[in-house]
Amino acid sequence: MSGHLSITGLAAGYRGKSVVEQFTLAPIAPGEVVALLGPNAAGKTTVLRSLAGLHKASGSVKLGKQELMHLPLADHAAYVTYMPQALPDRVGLTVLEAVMSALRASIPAGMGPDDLLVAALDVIERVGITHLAARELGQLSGGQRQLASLAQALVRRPTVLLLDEPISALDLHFQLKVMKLVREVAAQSGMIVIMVLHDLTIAARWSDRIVLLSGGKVEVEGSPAEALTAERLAQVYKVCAAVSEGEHGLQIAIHDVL
Ligand SMILES: Nc1ncnc2c1ncn2[C@@H]1O[C@H](COP(=O)(O)OP(=O)(O)OP(=O)(O)O)[C@@H](O)[C@H]1O
Repeated sequence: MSGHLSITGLAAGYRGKSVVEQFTLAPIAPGEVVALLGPNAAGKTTVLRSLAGLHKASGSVKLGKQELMHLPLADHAAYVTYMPQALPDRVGLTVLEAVMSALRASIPAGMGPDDLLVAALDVIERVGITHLAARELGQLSGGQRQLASLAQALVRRPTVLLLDEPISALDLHFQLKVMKLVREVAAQSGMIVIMVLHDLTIAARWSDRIVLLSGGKVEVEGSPAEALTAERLAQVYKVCAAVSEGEHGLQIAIHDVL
């Protein structure tokens, strides 16, 4: 299935307490990369989990003409993959086994056992962890496990990929490598990506659209230059920042807290 992702009036909370209200975005086109930003506790993870069908929410989430809300979880998971903030459990599976088991959960039609192995090895290579394929997840560092987790998400080739802080444990090299890879996969396959990030400069450089969430509500959505102004950063993050256009996108320097 393809088509735009349309999110309208999404609302969610915990034990009757509202956390996310009236979350509505302009339709997201195939291949578009959206960064969801905002302070701690703004509701970013709640939005992603709601979009993934893992948290009870109201509103409408349509992929093309297909309404995803209230689909049985298995059907929902055929379209949407969620990579959680928490790293994969320290289980005894090797990286290759973990990636293959993620793929087995949603085997595309016509794929045989050899194809599964080729697809898993291909993603592992693209993520840059071929040297870790035979290592057990439990023996990996935090950053290595985060890369394995990303490979598990990418191998499923979802229509919509939701990434919750996918680079939080990575060094500078892998932060950029992952952002480039995600953009490349989105452009090549038409996959829609929504990812929660905290690094504003990386978000500005590698996403098409910024959505800034504050107190559970969309403060602004737009291009990085439209959304990330010094005034808005002061208002939402309570920081004093200087924002300028640079050769590689927006340059954002945080000078102080307010
Ligand atoms: N399981 C839960 N039970 C009750 N309240 C919760 C639960 N999970 C999150 N919350 C509350 O919902 C609000 C939003 O949390 P959420 O995790 O969505 O924020 P976030 O923007 O992803 O934050 P962060 O950047 O710190 O990860 C917070 O006030 C949090 O305390």
